[in-house]
Amino acid sequence: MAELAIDREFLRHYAKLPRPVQRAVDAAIGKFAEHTHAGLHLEKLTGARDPNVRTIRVSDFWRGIVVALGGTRYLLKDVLPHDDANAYAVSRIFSVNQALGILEVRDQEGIDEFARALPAEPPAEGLLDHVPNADLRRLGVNPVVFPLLPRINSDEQLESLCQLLPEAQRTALTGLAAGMSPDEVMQEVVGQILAGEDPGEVDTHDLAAAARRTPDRIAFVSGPIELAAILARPFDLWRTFLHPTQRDVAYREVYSGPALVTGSAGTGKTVTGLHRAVFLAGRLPDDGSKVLLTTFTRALAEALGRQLYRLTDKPAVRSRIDVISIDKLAYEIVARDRRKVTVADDEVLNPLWETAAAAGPTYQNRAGRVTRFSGAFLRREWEQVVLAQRVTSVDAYREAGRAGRGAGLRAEQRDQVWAAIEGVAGQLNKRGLRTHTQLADEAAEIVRRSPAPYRHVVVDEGQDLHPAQWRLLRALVAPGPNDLFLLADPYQRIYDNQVSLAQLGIQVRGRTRRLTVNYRTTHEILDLSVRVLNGDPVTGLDGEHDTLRGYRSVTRGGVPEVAAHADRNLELDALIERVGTWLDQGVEPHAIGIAVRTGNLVKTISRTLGEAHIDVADDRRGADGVRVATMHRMKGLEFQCLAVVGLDAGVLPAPNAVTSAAEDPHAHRQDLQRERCLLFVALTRARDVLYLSHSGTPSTLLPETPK
Ligand SMILES: Nc1ncnc2c1ncn2[C@@H]1O[C@H](COP(=O)(O)OP(=O)(O)OP(=O)(O)O)[C@@H](O)[C@H]1O
Repeated sequence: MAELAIDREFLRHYAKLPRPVQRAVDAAIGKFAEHTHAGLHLEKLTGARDPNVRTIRVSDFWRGIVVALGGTRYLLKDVLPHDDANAYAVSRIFSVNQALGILEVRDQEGIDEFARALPAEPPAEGLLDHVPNADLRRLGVNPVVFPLLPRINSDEQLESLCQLLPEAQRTALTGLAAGMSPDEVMQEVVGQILAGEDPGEVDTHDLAAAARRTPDRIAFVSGPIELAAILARPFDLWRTFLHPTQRDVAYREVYSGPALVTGSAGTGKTVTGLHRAVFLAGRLPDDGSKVLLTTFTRALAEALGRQLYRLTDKPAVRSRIDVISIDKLAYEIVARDRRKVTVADDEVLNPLWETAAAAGPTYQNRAGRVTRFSGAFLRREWEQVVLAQRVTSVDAYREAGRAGRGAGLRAEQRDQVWAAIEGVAGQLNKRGLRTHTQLADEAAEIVRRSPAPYRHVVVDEGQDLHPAQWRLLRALVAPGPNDLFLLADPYQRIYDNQVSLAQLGIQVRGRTRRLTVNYRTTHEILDLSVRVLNGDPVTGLDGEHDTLRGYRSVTRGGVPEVAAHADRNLELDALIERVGTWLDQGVEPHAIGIAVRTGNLVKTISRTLGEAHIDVADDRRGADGVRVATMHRMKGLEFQCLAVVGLDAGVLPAPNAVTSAAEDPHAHRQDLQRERCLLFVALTRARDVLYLSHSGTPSTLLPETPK
């Protein structure tokens, strides 16, 4: 069988093809890959500038671009409409960058045309006259462009040339033109393109070796099974690739202690974390030690497990990574220790807190009225102050810090609040019930009694973890090199937990890295999403203000549509029509998501879709289909087409999730910010298409969209 490598461009275009065309591509590749004389199926085009570039017929309208890498090794470069494919195949030349050793492609036809369009007479002063050819060569600029450079004297001309060249050469030439020294450019190119790896001696004739040195764009497929698995879920294909910055972060040999990777939505934190887990597991000594890969919820942990499965096919590596949500892990540790554990869910907890509030403490609000503390307030006080700081007595509670909890409490109020909290905690205890936070606390205590069970711990979605969960994570791995690898985005904090890692004994100073390129969402969708966050600074887990500086998308697409409707029925009709159109266009049902603010709307929409004979995903029944979920449950997921609906004034911000400004202006601001983050999380789940709608007055959190 032919040995196949897949290029990122191929995957990107393949993922967007209608399903029947995808099937035709699968068939063409399958036949080609299995054939012992693979070359027979490939067509060389007359006039092609590069003899290694071939095309393969997919259908009357589509052709694949294949590059012969030597022997029976081939690169699936792209799949394009027939005419575009032919134009591509005759114009491009693949070569090995003599300095970096990576496989590159340039538009040679474009370069020839560019050369013809330049004025015949060289200008008095060229833009790059100050750079000797030896330096250009050292930076990997291909000698074919050397004769053109003295004839370029404007940024526009250089820009036109650069568009025809591979990324590394573009970076080098634009850096030099901007006045950087060759050494500075070298650092940038090596840092960005190679992530600091030295290719050593480069054989510029060995295309296959060069392809293997280009892991951010090209992946070799181990065999037909892996190929079929990749093509079956084109939506997930990107996970195989890392940008050099991500690679640098994920494959660093040693972090001397806990490392924190931040980056806003879609910057590849999860992917980077997965690669790190695989990297660490692959280097474990043969003594039964393990890596823990954990995240916020069970659904996210399951998604991580599936991605891990796709990332590595080595059973020895897979079996040494435990993938489990932090709640489940805490539960299992406690259950192993004392067998019977019953978790208190909201159905049990909410009435307890409401009863405690109804009988409980009062305070005078800013308008001078005497008001009761709400059940939600008491519950948060318990979780955010009492459990967070492990407060166990009224004396300790009187002294406890309440930073971030809004207006202060007087001494007698603290005593009353404590009495209410103690009452609820006592009832839970009597009934043998535990919350997940309590279980995390207890699990940390249990783990501390024995040697730490993990060699390395990788944590995704860290921004929403509770201090008790952090204490558990700290206890699960002995302090030392490569102990904790943490991934978090403070802009996606959608629960109440405000944590300072340093205060929990997790020092990340000097070991934080930020990812800035969003690979999921188009520029247009990202622009709208970022405008939802009103620019207020947020504090990260390291206690520093986070920033969105440099946060950007690499793809372009359509402008998100916002549809206004007179009432909910009309809004739902329009939604059904929209989802139907996506399905007709060949979008897979599981690649369509619908996010809403409330559980009730989830039910209504699921029912309405069912009535329209559209399958809805149901994890409990294991049913595949369109995913309808609350914005909270959308965290960590992504969809090719996403609808975020029910964005009405009375629904978002959710009235019961926001403290009134009269009660506590500080808490009010915090709550509003959380609702903004929630909408941000929801919108950034979209890859290509985002559709928004509301009935009646739109939510105040919805930014204006360009007409
Ligand atoms: N270097 C890359 N090249 C192309 N696609 C990438 C790259 N890195 C990540 N992606 C893709 O971008 C999308 C987002 O990645 P990922 O889920 O890891 O981001 P994230 O930072 O964890 O996002 P979020 O915080 O929003 O959940 C995924 O589809 C992923 O496969």
